[in-house]
Formats: sequence, structure tokens, C-alpha cells
Amino acid sequence: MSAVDILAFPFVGAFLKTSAASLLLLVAYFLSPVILRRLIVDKEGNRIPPGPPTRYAFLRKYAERALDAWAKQYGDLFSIWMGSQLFVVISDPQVAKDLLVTNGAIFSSRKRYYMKNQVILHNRAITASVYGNTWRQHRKLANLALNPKAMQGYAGVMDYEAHMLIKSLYEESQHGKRPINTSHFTGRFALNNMLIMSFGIRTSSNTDPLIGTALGLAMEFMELTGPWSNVIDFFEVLQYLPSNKRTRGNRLNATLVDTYGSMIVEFKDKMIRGEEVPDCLVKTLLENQESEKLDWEDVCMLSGVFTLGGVHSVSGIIQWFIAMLPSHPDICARAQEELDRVVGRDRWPTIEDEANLPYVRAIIKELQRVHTPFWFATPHYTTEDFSYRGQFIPKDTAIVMNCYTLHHNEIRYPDPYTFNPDRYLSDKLSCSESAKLPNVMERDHWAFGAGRRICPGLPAAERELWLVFSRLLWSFKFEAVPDEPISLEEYDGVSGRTPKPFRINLIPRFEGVGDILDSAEDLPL
Ligand code: HEM
Repeated sequence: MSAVDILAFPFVGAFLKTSAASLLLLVAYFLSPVILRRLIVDKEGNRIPPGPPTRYAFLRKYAERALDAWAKQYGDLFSIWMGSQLFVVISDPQVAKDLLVTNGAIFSSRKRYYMKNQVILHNRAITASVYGNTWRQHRKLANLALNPKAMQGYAGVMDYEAHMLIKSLYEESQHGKRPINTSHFTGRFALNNMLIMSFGIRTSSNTDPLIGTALGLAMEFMELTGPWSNVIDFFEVLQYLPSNKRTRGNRLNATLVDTYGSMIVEFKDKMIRGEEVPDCLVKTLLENQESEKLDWEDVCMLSGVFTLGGVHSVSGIIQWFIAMLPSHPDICARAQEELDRVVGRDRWPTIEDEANLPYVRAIIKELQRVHTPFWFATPHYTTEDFSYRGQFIPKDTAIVMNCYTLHHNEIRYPDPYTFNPDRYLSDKLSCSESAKLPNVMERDHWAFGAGRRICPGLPAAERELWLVFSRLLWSFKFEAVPDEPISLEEYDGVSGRTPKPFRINLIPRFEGVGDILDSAEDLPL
């Protein structure tokens, strides 16, 4: 007798149908905690912020688009359940200030992500450290390498590296005769600055193998550590099963320790031999290793991940700048008119010219708004229950700054989808100064995060970007290669983003460009 025949008996059929329905209900009952959102309410009856009804295992690439749509549907403070983890997403400037800045004592920790923090970083490195004494110690050590006096010491190096970058682009493109992919060179620029700050060294030429290794490590880190791209972060049971991503994560950890560890060994050997070593982060770490109770892996991760972060962010945004220019000839022309008028063509812009070049400054701010490398900054984490505007944010909630929506706020930035530097023309503040403004609606943008975890490399990044952007504009015309469109929408990376690989024609603006570039040689160190 076949199954169909059995179902033909009315009682058996009805019984089986009821059983199937009951089974379905039972399965739904047990699965609902993993599928449906959980409502949490505090003693006063405040509920967690509203959000999508189902839980998510991961969010796909371009998650900022989903976040923007949810912000429009659920409001400036909404929540998403990613498996077992509650996320609260901030999409309004005042809310960002109230929570991350004013209540920074509660909103400044980090989630111990499985992939990023546990597998790759072994819970070390400043970006991963939970709020408290360890983070304070890490931040103090980072500030020793980045304080204004230290920055003054790096000023000459940054100027020189910007020179070498423009010179490399000029030579590699055979003075504008052939199109180039600039990423290797912008990567080397950012890497050399970070190597000087962290290890007191630089790569000796554009063919130094360390460039490929360091840029590869940074890219792998950005691909593996998206704040919502790994199912394994949100469904703990998966952490006990074999996984390709974890294998990649373990390999990344080993390569980070190996690559940066061998540089630290070399540095330490010099110190032991009594040779003179430059001031840098590694010197500070080694000198304070015992008093600060840092083990070997701490030193490797603190210096290696610090370097990696500063490389990827700076080179990424330079790549966005170069990618954007061919489709904005009117903006280039206006900036170049300003440069010709203020600086002239006998010399090129320096840091001292910044205050007199408001349009170039405005382009940089607009670039940081429109092409932010981190649309979700780095998520913060709460260390206490908190109620705000009648909504409940429990302890151990991941807090995300939705920079995409913040940067497209129609009141703050009218016509927000248009690249329009004019909106910053009268903004005379640095990004660090702007972040401290009492009226948060006047803050330039949120690209460097907010509150106690705000990027400590901000002054270094601003200086690097000014030198490169003003000199690129002074030196070249930027033209797309025929039949090779440059996408400003798609990107690589899930935590930090860089444009898809592209080539461009960099054409020297006038004869004298070469003379300025030839006035310095790359130094093999
Ligand atoms: C365009 C360049 C850069 C951008 C857009 C950028 C952006 C960010 C963002 C969004 C954060 C997270 C802030 C938060 O949690 O609220 C961050 C953290 C950090 N950045 Fe940057 N950054 C840049 C360059 C640099 C550079 C050049 C350095 C080092 C010299 C650096 C060092 C760090 C460190 C150490 C942290 C971790 C801070 C902490 O967790 O306390 N960054 N950055």
C-alpha cells in the first residue's frame, strides 16, 4: 500500500495531517527563539528599540543599504538581532552624541567577536580591547606614539613620503603616457608612514616585498572582520564545527605575529646591542613591556594591528579620492585654480598652505563624508543597562554608528547624494576640533568614530591626507581610461572598504611638475 493509499482512509489522513501540523508547531516553537526577535523590557516598561521581526545570521555585503532602509522604517534608534546578539543602530547625530559621547562611560567597550577578537587578535590590540584598565593602558601607549610632540617629529617624514608617492605615480605612468593602477603606491605611502610611527623603518623601494605582504594582511583582515558578515559570530554552536573562515583567521593571526614579530625582534636586537634606535611605538612598548606587563603577543598585536589599521584606512581613502576625480572635472578645475592662485606653479603646497586653500580643504571633508572607509565605524559595546528616550538598551548590546545614514542626513547635508565641497567652504576646523563642537549638527562628519574610542590617529591621518590630496591636485589632470569605467558604488572589503581595482591616466598639468618631483630621491634605508 502506498502513502497515497493510506491517506485515502479518512481517519488515518486526518490523524496524520493533525500530527504533521502539531509537529510543525512544535518545531516552530523550538525554533522561534533562533528565528524571531526577542523583546526585552526594563523595570519601567521601556522596550528595546524597534526593528525587523526576524533574526539575521549575517548581513550581506553593502549592509549600509539595509541599515539605511531600516533607519527610514524604524527610526533613528533601531535594533536588529544577529543570532544571539542584540545590535542597536544609531542614525541621528544627537543620539550619537547623547549615547557615545555624553554616556561614554557605558557605551565604549567592544564585543568579543569570535572571528576578529578571539581567532585573529587573540583578544589583544587596542581596537579589540574591552573598556577598562587594559583599554586605558593601550590608549595611553598609542597616545605616546601619536601625541602632538611625536607628530611634530613625523612631520618631515610625512612630507617626504607624500613627495615619493607623487614621484612614483609620475614615473610609473611615464609622465602621463600610460594608465596605472595606483593602489600599490598609495598603499606604500600609508605603510611607510605607519612603519615609521610603529617601527622606525620604511620600505626601501616600490618593489620591497614587505609592501605586498603588509597590504595583503590588511585586506585579509578587512575581508574577515565585518561587524555582521560572519555567521560564526552570532551562532555559537558553529564555533565547534570546522570552518574555512576560521582556518583563514588562524592563518592571519600566525602571519601577523610572524611578519610584525620579526621586525620587533630586529628592533630589540639593536636596543640590546646599544645601537641608537628611533622613537616609535615599538620602542615605547619594549621600554615599558615589563612595567605594563605586556607579553610577546601583546607587543606584536599592539604594533601590528595599529599599523594595519592606519594603512588600510589612509590608502583606502586616497584610492577613493583618485577614483572620484575623473568624474568631477569641474571640482578639479576649481581646486586647481585655487592652487595656482594661492601657491603658484614654482613650488607645491605644504602643510602651511592649508589655511589658505579652503576649497581643497572642503573637497577633503566632502570626500570623507561621501566615501567614508568604515560605514559602521567600529561597533561599541555597552557595559551597563541604559534607558534613553523611553527605550531600553541592555548591557552587552553592540552599538553601531550608521555612518551611511548619518552622512546622508538631508537637514545637515542638503542634497546629500551630490558630491558638493561647497557645503564645507566656511568650515575652518580640523576634524579633531569639529568632533568636539557642542552643537553636533555642526560637526563635519563621523568618519573617525565618536566618543572615547574616537580614532587616535586622526591628526596623523589629516596631515597625511592633506599632503597627498593637495599635491595630487597640484600635479595632475585625472582622466578615466576609455572603456574602463570606475565604480564609485561597488567596493572591496566588508569592515573597511576600498574601491574595486581601477586604472587611471595621470597627466602632469604643466612642465614644471617634473622639476619639483626630481628635487628629491627615494632613499634606500
Ligand atoms: C582616513 C583615515 C582613518 C580613518 C577614516 C579612521 C577611522 C577610524 C574609526 C572609525 C575608528 C573607530 C572609532 C570608534 O570606535 O568610535 C578608528 C579607530 C582607531 N584608529 Fe583610525 N582611522 C584612520 C586612520 C588611522 C591612523 C593613521 C591611525 C594610526 C596612526 C589610526 C589608529 C586607530 C586606532 C589605534 C583605533 C582604535 C581606537 C580604540 O579602539 O580606542 N587610525 N579609526
